[in-house]
Amino acid sequence: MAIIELDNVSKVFPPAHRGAAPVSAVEDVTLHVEAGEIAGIIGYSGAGKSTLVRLVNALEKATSGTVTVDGTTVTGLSERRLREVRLGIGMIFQQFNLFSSRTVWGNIAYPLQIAQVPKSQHQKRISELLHFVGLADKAHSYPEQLSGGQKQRVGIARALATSPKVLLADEATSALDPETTRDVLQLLKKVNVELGITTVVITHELEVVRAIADRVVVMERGRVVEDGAAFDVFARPRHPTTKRFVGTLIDGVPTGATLESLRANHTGRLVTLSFDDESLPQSQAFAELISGGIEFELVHGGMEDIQGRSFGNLTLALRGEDAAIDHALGRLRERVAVTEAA
Ligand SMILES: Nc1ncnc2c1ncn2[C@@H]1O[C@H](COP(=O)(O)OP(=O)(O)OP(=O)(O)O)[C@@H](O)[C@H]1O
Repeated sequence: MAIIELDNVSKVFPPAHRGAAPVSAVEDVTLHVEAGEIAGIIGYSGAGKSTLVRLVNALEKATSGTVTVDGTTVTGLSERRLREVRLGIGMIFQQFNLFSSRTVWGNIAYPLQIAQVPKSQHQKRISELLHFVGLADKAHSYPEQLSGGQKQRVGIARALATSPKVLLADEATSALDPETTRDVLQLLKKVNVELGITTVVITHELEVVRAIADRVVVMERGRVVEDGAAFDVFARPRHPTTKRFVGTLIDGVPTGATLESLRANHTGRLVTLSFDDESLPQSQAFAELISGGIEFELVHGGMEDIQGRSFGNLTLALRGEDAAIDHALGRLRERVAVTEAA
């Protein structure tokens, strides 16, 4: 069941000044996020990702199309009703957006005050949240006394205070170092798995998506250009933009300077075998080469694991009789994708 539904949603911002063109930030996007999933929305700067999440929590009004969250169509709702809907949506930000004049406790109490949760319930709820995010000893610290990772943990606790069904994370780890990023992503995974909260992660870093997303949505110039299960998008990217993103993390079939350097450093025919969990296992592919009397050396590539499923591109330099190599490649082609460098 979809908990967030965008149907043919567009957002056009008026021209910044006279004579300027209107900005089409989101264009005809249809996207349904299933309850319980972590959807990663990735795109380069200006692709429309932030506008898209702002349409979900109705901080922006769609120019056309409909946005429905947990069964309530937010497009066209009064501000009073929108405030209620927003209580069911938690949000975390790149710059954390904590109140510097409030302690950690005070920051987490804020949404409870807004939601008019009786003060008698604050103590229990805030303690629970602080334990959940691993900051039980920081209740009385001020944001300036915390590291970036700790600040984001407070941001997450605050976003969870009113028990939302949906959590929106807009570049939530972009200001953090790689190790802290991993910790915060693990916490987001825990939020999803233990609390069952549907999570939408907006990022320009594929690493973030790879770490936690079940589903990957690629945006470019306001449009969704690719949308699929994380494994499929990583193992078989279709759109050029997706290929560019995936290529930054995962070795594909070598081209350009990489290919030139492989040629300069290795003799033999350069062949890339693309494995996934439905193809011939590597061991059998290598056995095929060995039984054909072909010598081989792994010169480029590697295997990846996405959600427990394995895939990757291995480039080999093959040496032996051409006829024997052709014969072996012919047999391999039946069960694994084979690309020979021209
Ligand atoms: N309030 C606004 N008024 C006018 N134009 C806007 C406004 N907000 C965003 N835009 C424009 O809409 C387009 C999409 O911006 P958006 O911030 O959604 O992209 P993004 O993918 O989140 O990029 P970034 O990561 O750089 O924020 C950009 O061209 C941006 O300049």
